[in-house]
Amino acid sequence: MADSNRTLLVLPGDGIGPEVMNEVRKVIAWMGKKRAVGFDIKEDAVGGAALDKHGLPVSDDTVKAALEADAVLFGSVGGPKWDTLPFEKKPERGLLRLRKEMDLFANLRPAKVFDALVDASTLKPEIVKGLDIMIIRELTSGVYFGEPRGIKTLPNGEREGVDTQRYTSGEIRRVCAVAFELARKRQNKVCSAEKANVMHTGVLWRDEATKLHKESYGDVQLSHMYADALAMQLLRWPHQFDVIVTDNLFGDILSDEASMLTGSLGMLPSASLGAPDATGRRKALYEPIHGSAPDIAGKGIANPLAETMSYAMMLRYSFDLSSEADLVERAVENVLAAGYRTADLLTGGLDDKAAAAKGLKKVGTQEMGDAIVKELDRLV
Ligand SMILES: NC(=O)c1ccc[n+]([C@@H]2O[C@H](COP(=O)([O-])OP(=O)(O)OC[C@H]3O[C@@H](n4cnc5c(N)ncnc54)[C@H](O)[C@@H]3O)[C@@H](O)[C@H]2O)c1
Ligand SMILES: CC(C)[C@H](C(=O)O)[C@@H](O)C(=O)O
Ligand SMILES: [Mg+2]
Repeated sequence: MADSNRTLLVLPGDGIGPEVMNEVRKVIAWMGKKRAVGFDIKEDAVGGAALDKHGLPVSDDTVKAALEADAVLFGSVGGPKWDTLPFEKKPERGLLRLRKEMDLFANLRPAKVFDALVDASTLKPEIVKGLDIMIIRELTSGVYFGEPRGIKTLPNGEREGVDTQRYTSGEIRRVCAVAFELARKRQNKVCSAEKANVMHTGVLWRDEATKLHKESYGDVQLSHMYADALAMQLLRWPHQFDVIVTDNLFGDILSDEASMLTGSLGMLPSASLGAPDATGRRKALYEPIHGSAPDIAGKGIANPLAETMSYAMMLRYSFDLSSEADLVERAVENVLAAGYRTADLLTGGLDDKAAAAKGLKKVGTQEMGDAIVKELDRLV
């Protein structure tokens, strides 16, 4: 059932993006039919698909539609076909432009280990069991956007590449505030990660996080860690963390690392949020943290669960539909508990026979999507 009060822009993108999005469409349809949670849906091309269509990684019209929509559901962009294009034309620029123009400064990347997947992680079960952490990545500044940047040829004929890491105090404070607020609803603990030992932006980050903490969030436990040490601690004893807040580049890397605690990169959803306006509405884009996975694209084997759980985050954060979000997450949990596994969740190169002997069912993208819908039916 469509509900013109809720507008959604769907941008499937490239590679496995459209494949995993197709499975979420089934869940969207189910929600419309069974829970009257409908959307006015617009769909558009982004990334390589948009380049092929009109020569730009995202068009002005698409950006406008994203700014107007209540939420954007995004797949993934990029692929070898477009890798050699000039920098500003690369598919990834489409996503970066959306993040910047929508001012989506807070990127929430939860890494949760489902009981059924404890053995799917490459880490020992006792290290990952019950893990539930939230990485908050600053998303609209830092080295991704700092000026100057580019590649030039020096007088001696050598080429020089430049990227600039820059942060203002306001940019640091607003993302740290999101981390403190979220921590209050969780285990009340924030670890802020930077490299204050070697970077000016790290010194500023640590100062501002500390000041903001003193001013307004004294009830929340705050610790600081160098990002390299945090990368190590995340593998050594991840349970020490609750909320981690960090900059754009460190957050990108640490969240891919954290995904392997959960069993697969195909398990991590994300919410990219702007500041609330006067009516409390935030601009928002939801996407899995993984990319277009050219190595498996078109094979029908991608894991659709990160995209599915990104949709659940959208229900929770953009539409205040917590019980529907819980329902989707429970369906994911139950389907995994029932033994359904896409190939990425079968570690150690289990073949079909070995997986079956363990009670696991190796499934493709569509079968996983169908299993989710079937489980939703069973749950209500
Ligand atoms: N948000 C995005 O759109 C996004 C994010 C990351 C990378 N990218 C782009 O994607 C392209 C490929 O990058 P990459 O290979 O470094 O990263 P990737 O995330 O696409 O893939 C890394 C590895 O993880 C596997 N993988 C990722 N998602 C999976 C899923 N849902 N199910 C099963 N396996 C999955 C892939 O098969 C691959 O082996 C590049 O063009 C890159 O810029 C886009
Ligand atoms: C595709 C790319 C721009 C993106 C990033 O680096 O932010 C991706 O790696 C991510 O994690 O969303
Ligand atoms: Mg990334």
